[in-house]
Amino acid sequence: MAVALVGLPGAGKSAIGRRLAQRLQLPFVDSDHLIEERIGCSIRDYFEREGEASFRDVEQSVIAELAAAPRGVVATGGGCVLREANRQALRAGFHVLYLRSLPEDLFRRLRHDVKRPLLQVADPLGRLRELHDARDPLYRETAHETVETGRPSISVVVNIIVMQLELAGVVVPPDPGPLTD
Ligand SMILES: Nc1ncnc2c1ncn2[C@@H]1O[C@H](COP(=O)(O)OP(=O)(O)OP(=O)(O)O)[C@@H](O)[C@H]1O
Ligand SMILES: O=C(O)C1=C[C@@H](O)[C@@H](O)[C@H](O)C1
Ligand SMILES: [Mg+2]
Repeated sequence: MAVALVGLPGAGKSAIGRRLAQRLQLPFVDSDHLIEERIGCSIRDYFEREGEASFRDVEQSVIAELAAAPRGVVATGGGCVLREANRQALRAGFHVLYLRSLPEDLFRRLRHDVKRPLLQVADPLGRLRELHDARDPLYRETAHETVETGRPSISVVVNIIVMQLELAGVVVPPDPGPLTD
């Protein structure tokens, strides 16, 4: 069983993915971290030096490798759905969940963040609104299910995901053992 998380920056792919993997006792992989290992610097520095198109090429090769041997819980980069090849590879290899938060909730979370290159602009909330409008259909197209992550806490979201995965038959609940009463 392999689960991939897609969604906008700050939707919780990394934070929720790590907790979900612990809960399901599965390995956790963050594709942004794999990319940083490969490029040997931070994504922010790479964006500045090489540009976004070059970053997207590295991202596509990492997604292709992960989807060729799907396992565990994978947190993807927020922009990976921009390429059709990534959308298809993720959907074919993983049970994909769209972690959906509204731009206003993301802005509240990320307003002091300096690591996300696409948000280092004069009007980050406006930028998040643009990203939401452009990408919401792509996340929906890629994902098998959507989970709202704007308001509930991380632990509530993890509980909801585990329930959804059990209902969808993607994870099997633990054996309750012999009944005693
Ligand atoms: N449901 C939530 N409730 C409260 N805080 C959250 C929630 N989800 C994420 N956060 C917090 O918001 C911040 C951003 O989350 P996270 O890094 O997991 O986003 P991401 O989706 O991985 O973003 P990116 O695409 O940029 O990697 C973190 O500090 C995280 O702890
Ligand atoms: O939303 C995006 O396009 C990005 C999100 C991050 O996860 C990183 O993959 C990178 O900063 C680009
Ligand atoms: Mg992340």
